[in-house]
Amino acid sequence: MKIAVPNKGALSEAATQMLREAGYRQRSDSKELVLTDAANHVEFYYLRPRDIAVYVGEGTLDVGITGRDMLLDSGARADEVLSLNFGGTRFRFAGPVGQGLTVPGLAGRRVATSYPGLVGAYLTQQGIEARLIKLDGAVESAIRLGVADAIADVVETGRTLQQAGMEVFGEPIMVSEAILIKRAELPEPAGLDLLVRRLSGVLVARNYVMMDYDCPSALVEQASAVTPGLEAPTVSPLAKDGWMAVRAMVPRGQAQQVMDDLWELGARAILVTDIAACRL
Ligand SMILES: Nc1ncnc2c1ncn2[C@@H]1O[C@H](COP(=O)(O)OP(=O)(O)OP(=O)(O)O)[C@@H](O)[C@H]1O
Ligand SMILES: O=P(O)(O)OC[C@H]1O[C@H](OP(=O)(O)OP(=O)(O)O)[C@H](O)[C@@H]1O
Ligand SMILES: [Mg+2]
Repeated sequence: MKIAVPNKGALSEAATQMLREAGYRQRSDSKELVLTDAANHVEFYYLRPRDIAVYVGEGTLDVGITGRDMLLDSGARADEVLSLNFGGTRFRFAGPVGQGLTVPGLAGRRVATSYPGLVGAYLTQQGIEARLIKLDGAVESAIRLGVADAIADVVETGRTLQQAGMEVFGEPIMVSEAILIKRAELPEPAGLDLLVRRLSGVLVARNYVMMDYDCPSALVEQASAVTPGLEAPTVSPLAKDGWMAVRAMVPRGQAQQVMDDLWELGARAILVTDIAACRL
């Protein structure tokens, strides 16, 4: 299987890191453009995220990691297989602070963007005719430099907009994150199942912790409601009369609250451990 990975930019490091955690070899030199992982029967191609949808859409590469916004912008014949829970952004309109621009107000005006496919489709869908000015980057400067009246761009923290004296307006055009894509319409590439299982395993290991605790037998039912796990908690007898040992996966972000709730209920010896890897 041939897998496309962003070679630089916002998604590159996190994508490489995720593949490493999923047990794949990754390049050690950022100048390497192709890397073969013979043990896993895959080849990695390091490409610009914008181009990845094109390669996958044309069927020259089997799957790839890119941004959802870039997939949509490219119009490539590729489908989203799995969202990867990093590279989260919003795609927004923005204009100079205090001008009170609105989306309907863009009719007949100039909108600068590096994503003309995405923005054009959105404006058409909204029934608004505006002139798109295609720029490669640093779009935030377009208004000050007089080539546009508004911009549409990726916003993560909003710091770039703030620095440029701009504010967002209108609803988000889209919510994006890094995704795994495959070619549309063609048969599924061999090995995709395995890749998806491995990446899903990384997502679960990142997002969940394992929680163990001791619980009076009479309270196991109530405690199980606090820690239902994915299917059901594992409950086994403790070598102490009237007590059980309970084990369940818990969303990482809820772990502290769940521990407090269990303690209140009467559970003791509550332990949290990381999950290094898993197949569910
Ligand atoms: N802070 C961020 N800034 C820009 N894009 C981000 C950010 N975080 C995640 N992304 C996502 O990364 C993708 C854009 O990647 P990248 O910035 O590498 O592309 P590019 O702008 O074409 O390349 P470059 O900036 O190197 O010219 C989009 O899918 C975008 O949503
Ligand atoms: O909301 P923020 O956290 O400030 O991030 C968003 C900014 O980052 C991206 O630019 P990038 O660094 O990719 O440069 P580019 O404009 O040249 O693509 C994007 O185009 C915005 O300018
Ligand atoms: Mg960029």
